[in-house]
Amino acid sequence: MTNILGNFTGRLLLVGCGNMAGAMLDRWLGAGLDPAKVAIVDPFAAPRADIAHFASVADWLAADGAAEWVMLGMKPQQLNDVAGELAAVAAGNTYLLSILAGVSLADLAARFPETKAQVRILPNLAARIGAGVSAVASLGAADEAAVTALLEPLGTIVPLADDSTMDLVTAFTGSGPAFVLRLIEAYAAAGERLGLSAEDALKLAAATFDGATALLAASDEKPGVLVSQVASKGGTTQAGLDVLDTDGQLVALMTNVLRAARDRGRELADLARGES
Ligand SMILES: NC(=O)C1=CN([C@@H]2O[C@H](COP(=O)(O)OP(=O)(O)OC[C@H]3O[C@@H](n4cnc5c(N)ncnc54)[C@H](O)[C@@H]3O)[C@@H](O)[C@H]2O)C=CC1
Ligand SMILES: O=C(O)[C@@H]1CCC=N1
Repeated sequence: MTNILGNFTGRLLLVGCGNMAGAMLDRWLGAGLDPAKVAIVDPFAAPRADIAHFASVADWLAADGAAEWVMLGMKPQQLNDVAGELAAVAAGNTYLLSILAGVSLADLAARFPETKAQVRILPNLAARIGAGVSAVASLGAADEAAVTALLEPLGTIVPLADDSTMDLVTAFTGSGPAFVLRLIEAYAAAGERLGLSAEDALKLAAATFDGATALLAASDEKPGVLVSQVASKGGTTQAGLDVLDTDGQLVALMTNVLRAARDRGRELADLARGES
């Protein structure tokens, strides 16, 4: 990994450092971020070597905590628990980053009106290996170069003009790895049901998904063209596709999956506002 964050200026406070924020932090440290510039507030996560750790924002403040960058990395439902104490911290010289599903830029601006900018980032867990996708939208005078430096070690960056589509993007790319992994599980389970050993089925399923996505990435063709290159007329693939393509059931299923995940984002925003 490059040393892109070796010269990162400013101190970073992570409020909540579980699966997602923890994966981001690992990448940032790997990209040269100085651990002495980082503090974590998390009442439950295990402390990390070399990083100051506090159970609450109040404890961090009592230890003279100060930060130019504050990232919300807990669950949206926990925003009410931390927002009061944080509002005083997230003031004039501070950039607010949020990875909270559902919580809009307008909500962040209402909660933290004094920050220089509110930046809504929607990463995904593949950031753990630098193969993630981060959608990003902001309000106010965001330091775009610094935000880009933070997002680059995570994988692909997709800037959005505003956050009006962020709930759908959250479902699409944020929840997406779970949906794709479930598809792989189902593929393996079907192989097992038809006679493969569990071990062979998972290995073959993972390699098949891997190869298919790599093929698409390396090709200028649309997926359908590659499908037709696999499916011989009257052959095995076409027999399977005839089932898969019946009545557009696969697209209908995926639409329902994404709609449910997208709409849950709106509910989470209500919970974060203390409205449900
Ligand atoms: N897991 C994922 O793939 C993605 C998660 N997100 C967002 O990331 C956020 C965190 O999700 P995960 O990492 O999956 O959850 P998680 O449960 O792994 O991490 C949440 C962390 O917040 C801590 N926490 C609980 N109460 C707290 C408090 N009062 N103050 C500070 N920290 C507190 C917990 O101890 C935990 O370590 C959520 O807002 C989610 O919407 C966004 C994109 C992808
Ligand atoms: O499941 C969730 O709510 C979070 C947001 C996207 C992925 N994980």
